[in-house]
Amino acid sequence: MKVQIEDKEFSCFLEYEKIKKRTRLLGIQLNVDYENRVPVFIGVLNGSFLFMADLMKEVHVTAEMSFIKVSSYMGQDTSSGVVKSVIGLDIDLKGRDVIIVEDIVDTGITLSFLLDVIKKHEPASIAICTLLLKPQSLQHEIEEIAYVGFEIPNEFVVGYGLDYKGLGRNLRDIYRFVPDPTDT
Ligand SMILES: O=P(O)(O)OC[C@H]1O[C@H](OP(=O)(O)OP(=O)(O)O)[C@H](O)[C@@H]1O
Ligand SMILES: Nc1nc2[nH]cnc2c(=O)[nH]1
Repeated sequence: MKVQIEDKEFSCFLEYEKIKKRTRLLGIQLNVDYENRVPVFIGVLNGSFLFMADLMKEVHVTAEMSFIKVSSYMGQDTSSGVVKSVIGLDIDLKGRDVIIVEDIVDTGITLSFLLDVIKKHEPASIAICTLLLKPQSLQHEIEEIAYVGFEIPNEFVVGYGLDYKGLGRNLRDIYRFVPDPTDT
């Protein structure tokens, strides 16, 4: 199946049923690993909202949940020009077992920034649970990536929380961009 979003066409890549099955397995793994602990799950908005909701239904250990947002804007006083900040980190994480929930890890830039921020709060442990990982695109070694739904090729994907130009987050399945072979 294909979908058109603005100027681009996407073809179906991961059906929701497959995502659900994999999410169930991730939940089982988390239930074993965090038995007798009370972890804090932190979903990274916007993209993680659907995955976080489905994942939490599979997690049966006592847990806290929260959401944060990493915002990027153009600063005038940095060499790269891009400044990131974290919004909504309002739980005391000192001594806690933190699990960051992401929809996708691509270059790893967002996560490595976020890890630096969260480590300053001195949690007991930090693990990352991401639905999608693009191993060929990673620019940072991130040893905290412990739970991965699917490793995917270096292609732009949309749906199930992920957007293209702000659209497509509400698609039930995940789609990938199919470049037009006639485009140069
Ligand atoms: O590994 P990276 O290359 O840093 O990319 C991954 C980040 O990109 C997406 O967020 P985005 O900044 O697009 O915001 P959104 O979640 O609101 O769509 C995604 O949710 C990750 O947080
Ligand atoms: N929608 C979307 N956002 C991303 N952020 C980093 N990689 C991606 C991707 O493939 N799709």
